[in-house]
Amino acid sequence: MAENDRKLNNGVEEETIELQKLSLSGIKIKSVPHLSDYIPNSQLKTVTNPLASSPFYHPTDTFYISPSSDILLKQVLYDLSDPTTRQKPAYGIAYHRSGPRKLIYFDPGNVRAAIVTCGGLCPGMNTVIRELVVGLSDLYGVHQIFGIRSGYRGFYSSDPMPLTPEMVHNWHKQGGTALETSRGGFDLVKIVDSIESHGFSHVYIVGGDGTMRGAVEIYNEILRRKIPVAVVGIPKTVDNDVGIIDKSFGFQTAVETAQQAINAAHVEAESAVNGIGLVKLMGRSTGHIALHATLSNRDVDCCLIPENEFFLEGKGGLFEFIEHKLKRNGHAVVVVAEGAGQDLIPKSKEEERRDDSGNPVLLNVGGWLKSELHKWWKRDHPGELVTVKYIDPTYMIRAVPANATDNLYCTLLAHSAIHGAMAGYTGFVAGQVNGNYAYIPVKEVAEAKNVVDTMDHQWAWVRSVTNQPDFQRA
Ligand SMILES: Nc1ncnc2c1ncn2[C@@H]1O[C@H](COP(=O)(O)OP(=O)(O)O)[C@@H](O)[C@H]1O
Ligand SMILES: O=P(O)(O)OC[C@H]1O[C@](O)(COP(=O)(O)O)[C@@H](O)[C@@H]1O
Ligand SMILES: [Mg+2]
Repeated sequence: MAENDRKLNNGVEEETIELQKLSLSGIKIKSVPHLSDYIPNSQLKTVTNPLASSPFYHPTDTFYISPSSDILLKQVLYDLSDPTTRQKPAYGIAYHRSGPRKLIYFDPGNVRAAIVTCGGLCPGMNTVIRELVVGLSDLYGVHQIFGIRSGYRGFYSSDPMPLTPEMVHNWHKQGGTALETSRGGFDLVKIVDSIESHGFSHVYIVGGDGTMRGAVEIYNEILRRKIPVAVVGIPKTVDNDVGIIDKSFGFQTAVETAQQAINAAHVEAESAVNGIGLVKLMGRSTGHIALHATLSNRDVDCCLIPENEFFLEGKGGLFEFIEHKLKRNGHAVVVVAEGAGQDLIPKSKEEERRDDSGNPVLLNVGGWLKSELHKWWKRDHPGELVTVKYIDPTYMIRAVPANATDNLYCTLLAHSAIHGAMAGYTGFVAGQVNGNYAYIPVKEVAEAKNVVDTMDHQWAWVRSVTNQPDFQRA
């Protein structure tokens, strides 16, 4: 009996060691830049993390995060010898785990921190600002904190706004960004000149994919000038189109807020003869909001996203499907992401507009679809009633305060960002990876796009919930 136990124990131990060997051999750790990479040691002073003497924390050795602690991007165990394994390149990638380090590379009394928000709104931007200010002040005793007004242009077009914990106390309860935001206005030299002349040592940049591309340039220029400034990105995107991270803050709030529009569309559709409820949701080039709102609602009959082209007429098209739904249920609810169907909408050259950041200004797929649905029904079912109620809650889903979950998420992101900057990391993004918090090189985040994988089970799930066609022409 004892012999068997030992064998069993030994067996488990051996297996564990094998697994460790397996995973370690294939793991690629993506390091983030550090000030010590380009500033001579003689000019960098390390000090003990002030959390060590904070009356609110009781740091033990395990409280601090070791610089060699990493987070796997994908936690999936697979058997390499199984030919059916769909091995993706992302498996085996790891990022530094975020959190307080024992030694920090800034004397908190000398830190001057700048915070800027760029791009479109997203629920939680004010929470991030609030938590950066309160976190810098309460955790590290940093008191020189400034807000940059109106996005990147604010670095050179207005004076920094001093921020205090008292001032930002209630900001997490408000939607939008109290610092204001804008598109365009990215002037690298002017921005970095301003960072240098104001003596900022931390620059916290809250924004989406465009903003992160700007942050890469700022980091590169700071590196070229060899100035000791930590450049930190906090990804913001209501569309959830930024890659690597699990999801963007504010995304869940947006999905939740979208339910009101879908529910209203459903009620309107149900209460009419041949009622069609049509809701347009944000998503310039990705359909995450539409997809998640559909999956969580269950009254949606069809979800149209930019990643899955659709067509209107003929076998397997949208009209055929809607007709079938109207015949069966008497009503239908359609959710369309704003970036869907752009190639189907007739447009003139002048309509191919771009915003100040260079993003394409989209045509109104909701308005177009409403009119096409009407025309089709009148043509194919003359004399029969139809009602199309179109709801466009676009700005309502992003101009709201973050919900409780997103507020907490924003707090953890802001604290991660602060710990990373204090530890001397730079050119990084604080983000959630696989449920943990990690530091990711900003260059990678700026390049990675998160699109809906229509070959994955999630899109199959949408199709099984709605029974909508795959819109592949026979
Ligand atoms: N490739 C780029 N290089 C430098 N700055 C950029 C780049 N793309 C966008 N920006 C700047 O980033 C800011 C926000 O970009 P935008 O695309 O509007 O929003 P988001 O960051 O939310 O995607 C703008 O000030 C814009 O000028
Ligand atoms: O009307 P605006 O403010 O330019 O923004 C519209 C766009 O902003 C978004 O909400 C998100 O854009 P960002 O890339 O700025 O996060 C898109 O869904 C939408 O197309
Ligand atoms: Mg963007």
